[in-house]
Amino acid sequence: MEKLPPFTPTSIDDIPQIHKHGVDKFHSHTTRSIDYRRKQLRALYWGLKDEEPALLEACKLDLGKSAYETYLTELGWVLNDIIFMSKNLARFAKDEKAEDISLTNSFMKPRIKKDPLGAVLIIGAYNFPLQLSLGPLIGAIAAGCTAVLKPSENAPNAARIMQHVISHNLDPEAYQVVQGAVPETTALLDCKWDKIFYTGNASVGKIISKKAAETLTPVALELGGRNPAIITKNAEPRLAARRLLWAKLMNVGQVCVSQNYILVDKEILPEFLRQLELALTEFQPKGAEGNEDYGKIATERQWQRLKGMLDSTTGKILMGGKTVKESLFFEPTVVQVETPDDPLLKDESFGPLIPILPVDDIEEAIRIANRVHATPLGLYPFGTKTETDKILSQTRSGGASVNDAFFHASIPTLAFGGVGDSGQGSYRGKASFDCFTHRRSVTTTPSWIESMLDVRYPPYTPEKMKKLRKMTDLKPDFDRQGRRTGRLVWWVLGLGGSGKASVGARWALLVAVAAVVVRFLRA
Ligand SMILES: NC(=O)c1ccc[n+]([C@@H]2O[C@H](COP(=O)([O-])OP(=O)(O)OC[C@H]3O[C@@H](n4cnc5c(N)ncnc54)[C@H](O)[C@@H]3O)[C@@H](O)[C@H]2O)c1
Ligand SMILES: CC1=C(/C=C/C(C)=C/C=C/C(C)=C/C=C/C=C(C)/C=C/C=C(C)/C=C/C=C(\C)C=O)C(C)(C)CCC1
Repeated sequence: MEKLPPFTPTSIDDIPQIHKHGVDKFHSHTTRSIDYRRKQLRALYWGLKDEEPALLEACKLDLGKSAYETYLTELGWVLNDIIFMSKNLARFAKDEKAEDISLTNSFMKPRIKKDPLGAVLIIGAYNFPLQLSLGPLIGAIAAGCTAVLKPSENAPNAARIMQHVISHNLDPEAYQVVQGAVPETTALLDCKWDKIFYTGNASVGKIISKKAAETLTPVALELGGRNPAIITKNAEPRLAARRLLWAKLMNVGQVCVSQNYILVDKEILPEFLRQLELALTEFQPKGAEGNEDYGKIATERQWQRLKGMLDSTTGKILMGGKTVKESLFFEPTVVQVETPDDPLLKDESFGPLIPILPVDDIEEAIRIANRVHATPLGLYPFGTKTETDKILSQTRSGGASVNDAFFHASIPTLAFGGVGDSGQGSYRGKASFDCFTHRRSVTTTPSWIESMLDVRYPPYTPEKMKKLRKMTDLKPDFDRQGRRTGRLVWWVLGLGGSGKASVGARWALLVAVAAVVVRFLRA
C-alpha cells in the first residue's frame, strides 16, 4: 500500500477548475452514451478489484474494520452493485411509455425520457467510506452524469485509495475526486452543481441544503436518526437480543441505521437482558477488547463525544462501559435508563451504546418513539404481527425491519433513504439510477392531427367550447355527498365481478357458454 499516494487535500484554488471540467465534459455529451457509461462502470469494477487488498487495509487503518466486514458491507457490496447496474443499465435508461394517457392524447406518443441531471457533487461520510461514496457514484455514472466525489477526510486511507482507483481507471475529465474537509467542501459548495448528494450528520445537512437553495440546486440528503427498537411482551427475547446486538457490534455501532435505543416491555425485560448478556458472550467470547473483528471509533473527536454521552447518562450501566482513549476503544455498553429525556435517547450515539428504557405497554412505546424522534431513519419493532403492524401504522421512519435490526438496509437493491429530517431522496438498485436522472416528459405531435387540434386556437367560440368539453371532460363517479355513483351499471357490465381479471374471466365464460348453447340449438 505504501506505493499509493498519501492523503493530500486538494488545493482550494483548483476547485473552480475541477468543477468547470465536469460541467464542460457533461456538455460534450460523451457521458450520455449507454456504451460509455457501461464502460466506465466496468472499468471501476476492475479498478476496485485490483486494489482489493489496499481497500481492505485502508478500512482496517481508518476504522479498525475487519476484512470480513469491509467485504460484506463495503467492497463486495459495491462490486455487486456495479455488476447489477451494468446488467440493468439499458433497461433503466430506456424510454418509458407514459401512463394514464387518454386516447386523444395518446396520438402525441407521450413518453418519459431518462435524462442525466448533469454535473453532480457527491459528499461521502466516514463510517462506510467505500459504500457511501462509491454507491452514489455508481448511480451518477449509470445516469450519464459527470461527478466530483468528495470522500470523508475522517477515513483518509479509504479516501486516497478511492482517488487512486478513480483517477487511474475512469475518464479523468468526467469523474474527479476532491480531497479535504470543511474548507474544500465549502469551496465545492460555492460552485453551481446540477445535484448535490450528501451523506452525513443533519447539522451539515442544513448547511448543504441552505447553500444549494441559493441556486435552486436539488439535493439528496442521507442523514442520521434516533432509531428506536421496540420489544413487546410477546417478542422472542433471544432473537431480538441477537439481532439488535449484531447491529451495534457492526462497525462499532457507527451505522446510521442501527437502533439508537431500545424500548422493552417491562414484562419481558429480565429475559431480554439475560439473552443480551448471553449473545454478547457468544459473539465475543473473549470480550470486545483485542477482538480482531471489533473495530474502533473513527476519530478522537467522535470518541470524546461518545464518552461525554456515557458520562452524562443518569442510567445504570448493566454491561460493558470500558473505554480506552489511546486506542479509541469503546466497549459495547448496555445502559438501563429511566426516562426518554436521558441524553442517550435524546442524541444519536452513532456508537456502541445500547440504552434500554422499560415501558408499560406498546402504547407507551409508540408515544415515546414518536416523541423522541418523529421521523427517524429506521425503526425496528419486535412482536406478533398484530403488534408490529400497529407499531408501523402509528409511527414514521425512512425504512423499517420487522423482527430484525436494519435488515431492510442490508438489501442492496432496495431503495434506501430517510424521511423528514432523517433525509430526502433515496438510492441503491434502480433508485440510484433514478436519483441522478430527470424523467423528461416528451411528446411528438403528428402533422396530420392539425385539423382535430383546431379547438386550441383563437378565436375562442361557443362551438369550439362545446367541442372542447366533449373531447376533454371526464364524468364524475361520485355525487355531491361524495358517494360513488354508477356502480350498478358497472356491476351489470362486469357481470358482478370486479377487477380486470375477474370481469374478463366472467365474460369469457359467458361467451363460451353462449357458443355451446347456440351449437346445441342448431344441432
Ligand atoms: N443516511 C445515511 O445513509 C447515513 C450514512 C452514514 C452516516 N449518516 C449519518 O451521518 C452522521 C455521521 O457522519 P458525519 O457527518 O459525522 O460524517 P463525516 O465527518 O464523514 O462528515 C460527512 C461529510 O460532511 C463533510 N463536512 C463536514 N463538515 C462540513 C461543513 N461544515 N460543510 C460542508 N461539508 C462538511 C465532511 O467533509 C464529510 O465529507 C450520523 O448522524 C449518521 O447517522 C447517515
Ligand atoms: C440463501 C438461503 C436462504 C437465505 C439466506 C439469507 C436470507 C441470508 C442472509 C444473510 C444476511 C442477512 C447477511 C447480512 C448482510 C448484511 C449486510 C450486507 C449489511 C450491510 C450494512 C450496510 C450496507 C450498512 C449501511 C449503513 C449505512 C447506509 C449508514 O451508516 C434461506 C435460509 C432462506 C433458504 C436457504 C438458502
